[in-house]
Amino acid sequence: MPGAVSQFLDATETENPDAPDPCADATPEDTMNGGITIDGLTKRYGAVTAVDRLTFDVEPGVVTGFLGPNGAGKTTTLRMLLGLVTPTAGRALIDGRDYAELREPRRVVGAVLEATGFHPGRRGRDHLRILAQAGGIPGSRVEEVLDRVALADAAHRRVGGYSLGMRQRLGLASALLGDPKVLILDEPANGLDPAGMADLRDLLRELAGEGRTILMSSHVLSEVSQTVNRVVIVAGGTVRYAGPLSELTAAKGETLESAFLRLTSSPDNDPATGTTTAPARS
Ligand SMILES: Nc1ncnc2c1ncn2[C@@H]1O[C@H](COP(=O)(O)OP(=O)(O)OP(=O)(O)O)[C@@H](O)[C@H]1O
Repeated sequence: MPGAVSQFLDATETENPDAPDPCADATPEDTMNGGITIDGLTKRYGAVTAVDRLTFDVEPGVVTGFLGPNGAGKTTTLRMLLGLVTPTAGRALIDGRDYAELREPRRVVGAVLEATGFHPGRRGRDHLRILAQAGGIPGSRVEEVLDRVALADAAHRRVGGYSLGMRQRLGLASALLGDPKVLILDEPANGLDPAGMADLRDLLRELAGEGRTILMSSHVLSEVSQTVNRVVIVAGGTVRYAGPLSELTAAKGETLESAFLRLTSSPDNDPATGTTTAPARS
């Protein structure tokens, strides 16, 4: 699913009535490590099990790709991590806490989930200014993040006239406003042209190099293989592989794409059959 901002969540998107007050005063979380822990995470919608006992960790300082076929449960997992969907069972923790327990969520987590959250008549810069103001973030951050995502030249234009790639950049800029330790990105490469992909790759590596935790879902495997250090592959709501990309591809001398197809389509690797060899926790 392509993305915009969830760091500044629209209350209508959440099914969790206990989501934190985004305007609440908070204490800086200087000591946080920013790792993500997914532990036995399960979500059922009636007869549909969207996410089935997922368990994996995401480390700070590297870019982790979150991969899976359509309907694999990626978005549902990311939404549970962000407190937008309540798990049926298990936990999705950021720095050891539920999202709702984070004292300063906007400065801890930046996220890009959906491409529909922008007011089309609003200029890109104004969109960021409003978010910064609502979040108690200094206005000077607006120009910093515009520069960082290479959107400064288009910041005076109305968002309704933006291309998908430009909206992706604006979503990323919005997520970066609070200078968060953790970035959760749903399909950030969707709609980007080759230059945009290269920019995104450089930016994500740079952000990871600053010690941030980056979890990004993507269907663009060629791009993922050039960007991420680790991968978590899910299918049918279960983890098929979680670990370093290099180990996945080296094991059988295959590309990420062929490993992905093998892990997500072969019944021999279906955890439901009990024959998976993939480590559940990275
Ligand atoms: N609100 C909901 N109500 C019922 N079923 C849902 C709901 N949200 C997700 N699902 C189902 O859960 C499963 C996982 O969906 P999810 O959107 O998490 O997958 P995904 O991996 O993000 O897929 P895609 O790559 O297509 O975006 C799908 O079968 C989907 O239909």
